Amino acid sequence: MTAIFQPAAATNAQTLTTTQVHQKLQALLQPLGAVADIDTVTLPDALDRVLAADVICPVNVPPHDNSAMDGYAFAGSKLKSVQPNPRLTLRVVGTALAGAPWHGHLAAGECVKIMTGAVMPEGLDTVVPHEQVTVSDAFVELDASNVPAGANRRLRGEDLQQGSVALPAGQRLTPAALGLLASLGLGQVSVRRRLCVAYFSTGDELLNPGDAPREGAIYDSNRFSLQALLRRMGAKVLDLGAIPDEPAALQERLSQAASLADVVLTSGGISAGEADHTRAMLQSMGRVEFWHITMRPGRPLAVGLLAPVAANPYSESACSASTISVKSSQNQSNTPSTLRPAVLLGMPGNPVAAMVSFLMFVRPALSLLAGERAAPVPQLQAISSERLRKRPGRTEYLRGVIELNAQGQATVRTTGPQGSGVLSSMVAANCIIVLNDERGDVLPGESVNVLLLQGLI
Ligand SMILES: Nc1nc2c(c(=O)[nH]1)N[C@H]1C(S)=C(S)[C@@H](COP(=O)(O)OP(=O)(O)OC[C@H]3O[C@@H](n4cnc5c(N)ncnc54)[C@H](O)[C@@H]3O)O[C@H]1N2
Ligand code: MOO
Repeated sequence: MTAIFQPAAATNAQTLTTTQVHQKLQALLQPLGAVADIDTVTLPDALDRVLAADVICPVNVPPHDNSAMDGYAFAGSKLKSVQPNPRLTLRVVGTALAGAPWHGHLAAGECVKIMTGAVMPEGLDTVVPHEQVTVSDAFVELDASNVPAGANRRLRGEDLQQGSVALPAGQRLTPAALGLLASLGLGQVSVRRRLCVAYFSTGDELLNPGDAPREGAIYDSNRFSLQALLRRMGAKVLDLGAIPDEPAALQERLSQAASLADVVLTSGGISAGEADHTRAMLQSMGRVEFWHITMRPGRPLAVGLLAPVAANPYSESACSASTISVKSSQNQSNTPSTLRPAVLLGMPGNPVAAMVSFLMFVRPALSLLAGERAAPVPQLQAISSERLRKRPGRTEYLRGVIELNAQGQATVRTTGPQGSGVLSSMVAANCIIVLNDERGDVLPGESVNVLLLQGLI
């Protein structure tokens, strides 16, 4: 296609390493700060949202010392000191159930039958599971040497202590985090509003699902893979379809996108070309840079800030409603929301290149703008089970499958053809093999870095 996005000849693009790209993105986005509007949502609606403020524990979890096993509760610490014989016989004088505590008093040599989760009766600190006792009438016999004092007791506040920070601002709310909030008795939570991302594909050759095939045309896959990646990140996605390779169409769609969203994500049209008029047009809309990155796939990337459009509402409604309303914001970010430019991230058209660019650069960028405190995706090491050809001087990302061999070592193999348009080998992958700039060929048995894709794609 004609590279409608490209400002001028390819030589105008800066060549950057992946590290430089991360630094430049950070420098560009940090001053914008995260989206500031705050929503209060119920827990079911809070999945994948980003906490707006620290959550302080209103109660202890668990709220009381309780049993971790079904069995018999006794005063293990006291009994041990008076009972040198490890064989103990205890009289059962009551039953404590989860939700129905036992409130009696015990004499020496007595115990209480107790169920998992039941409050530990006063003065008792140890539980012997019922599998470890012999029951006869109202007595149980056990070997106390198998049951250290304090065994099978869960302490009040051992998970969460009243007054402490349960979850910090910036935490992305995962299913486990939602469970933790629920364990504190919280029914709703303050989260930052979702990042609103407008997406469109570019290319004369693109067909929509259901369109009749025609010569030279292909179905637009990026629109679906990239939008799904955006949704995986908890973003509100505004689908602006696909545009043909015409600067006027690009200008019109970019303006529309910038007036609706925090971020404009595009695919295609950024590799090479000589369209100076496009450069002038883009410069009039804001500041856009074109980068050649020493990586494969994902070499070209366009990044910029599109001048703020007065009508930009930066609101949830922009991404969901058919009518767009301007929402006033409690602005806490570095830049007033009405003046915030929209961030433009132009992905390469090749489907795997677009996904890899997304994972490496768009993901952390969106994370920052969403106000998330996110650790970088960790890289593990695995033994390559095959020879990998690698040209020093660029970072290569290969689609791989990591698995454990018979010796329990992590090994990795590629998933097949690695062309940047081959989506089937992306689907088959459970990891990305990362071969850094300086690395040359990899021999079988050598260690390589891998990045697990679980939960990312
Ligand atoms: N002379 C040069 N040619 C190319 C260069 C270069 O530096 N010099 N870079 C190559 C690399 S690397 C990539 S990646 C691509 C990126 O090019 P563009 O971002 O301009 O993308 P297009 O040319 O529009 O498309 C590339 C390829 O991907 C297909 N495509 C585009 N959009 C979609 C979509 N939404 N769904 C599915 N497939 C899509 C398109 O048909 C092309 O086959 O440029 C190389 N060329
Ligand atoms: O680097 Mo392009 O990004 O593969 O095909």
